[in-house]
Amino acid sequence: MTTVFKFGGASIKDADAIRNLTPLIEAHADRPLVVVVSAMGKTTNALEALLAAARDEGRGDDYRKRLDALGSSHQAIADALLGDEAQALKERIGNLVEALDDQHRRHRQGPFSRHYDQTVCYGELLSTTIVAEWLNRADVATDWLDARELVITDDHHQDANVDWKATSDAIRSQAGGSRNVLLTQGFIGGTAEGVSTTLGREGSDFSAAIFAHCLDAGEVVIWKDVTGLFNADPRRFGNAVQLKRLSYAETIELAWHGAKVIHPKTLGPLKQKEIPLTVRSFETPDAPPSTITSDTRFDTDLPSCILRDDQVLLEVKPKDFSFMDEPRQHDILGRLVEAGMHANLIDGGAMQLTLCLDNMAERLEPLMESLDADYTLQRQEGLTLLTVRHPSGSILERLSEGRDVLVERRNATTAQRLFRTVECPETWYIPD
Ligand SMILES: Nc1ncnc2c1ncn2[C@@H]1O[C@H](COP(=O)(O)OP(=O)(O)O)[C@@H](O)[C@H]1O
Ligand SMILES: N[C@@H](CC(=O)OP(=O)(O)O)C(=O)O
Repeated sequence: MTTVFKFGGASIKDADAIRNLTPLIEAHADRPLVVVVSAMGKTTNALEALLAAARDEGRGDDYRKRLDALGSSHQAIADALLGDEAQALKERIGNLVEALDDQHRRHRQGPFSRHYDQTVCYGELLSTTIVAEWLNRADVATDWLDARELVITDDHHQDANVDWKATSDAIRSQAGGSRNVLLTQGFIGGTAEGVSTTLGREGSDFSAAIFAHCLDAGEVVIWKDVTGLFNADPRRFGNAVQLKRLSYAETIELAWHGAKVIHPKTLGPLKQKEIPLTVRSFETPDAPPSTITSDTRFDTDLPSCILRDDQVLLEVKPKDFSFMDEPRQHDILGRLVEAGMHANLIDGGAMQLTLCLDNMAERLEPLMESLDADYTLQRQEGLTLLTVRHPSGSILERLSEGRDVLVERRNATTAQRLFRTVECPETWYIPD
């Protein structure tokens, strides 16, 4: 049975990191193995900044500097990995950077989302070119596959929808049979016409699930810089506890509310085929991981805490003092969907609808403009959304004590408070 590995940006951030993942792959190289890889480190952020510069005619120098920096940082990794034998790989990196430049020339006047996908996909194309070359030099026979020909999607750029039938056919025909490790890109796909698409930021986990689903894999392993899934981000909460066994359903709740460790879309395709998901550390691979299956017996009532920063609160009111009835809610949420935005919290009253949104300027501004024509809007920025799953006692109150709380929502299993970020501490502690 096939195993699917996923390595994110942190696990391939430099030459040492790439060297370190070789034994992890080697240990599984005797059986069918698909390895899904993201862009190196923060390359996708760098590509987004490059895109902004490319679309601004006045920033030609800045664009050129960023493009050169992208090429040289990847070539430096090739040098560090292959030394005197890096020339051919460096040429391929140079060709990819030239192709990226060409894509910018072709798309900079066109629609933003399409331009985004034609260019940001180069982060994964670059990283997988380097990692595949390194593995082959390290005697791990590896085939490089272009995910844009395998993960077939519609043309809903930046958040493309998978055509499961076409994807399954493509993956099964290209991935079956080879005894080599199959290495491909996360996050990216392509339309049936061959136009590049992306699956949404941090979507490489989802890519791993797509490959696993289509190949009826036996297991997906997501290699992270943490030993597994915790009941809060262990980098922010001093007393976070690892959850060793968890159900798909509970994991979806945590991911959907913003636990960054797993993309929420990952769980559905795995649940459908009952494929277990393991989250392991690439730094300490022998540490006990977290395993996610259908089994709900191990889901605990231990409170889990999730923080979402950089939130915007949007209060939408009818201009004519009328009710915020269902047709109006339908209209507002429809515009939200059109803008490609997701509400992290929705609350309402007789004459208002309150939305808590991620502060994504390129989507938020068009949404505001559209709503402003028909509604009265109030907007507040610089907010943090705290979500607590299984809130026991007064945990929500204690975590947000002394803060200026703007909205609160609660149901049987989940409680949320939105408050001003300025008052947030460096390290949080989950109260007993
Ligand atoms: N509940 C959680 N459990 C574990 N890690 C979490 C959790 N919430 C947030 N994180 C953060 O997720 C990070 C790993 O995810 P991410 O950086 O997206 O990995 P990658 O880019 O390698 O896919 C960890 O470094 C950790 O800070
Ligand atoms: N490189 C893409 C996709 C991704 O999932 O990355 P990572 O696995 O490093 O979170 C992004 O940064 O959004």
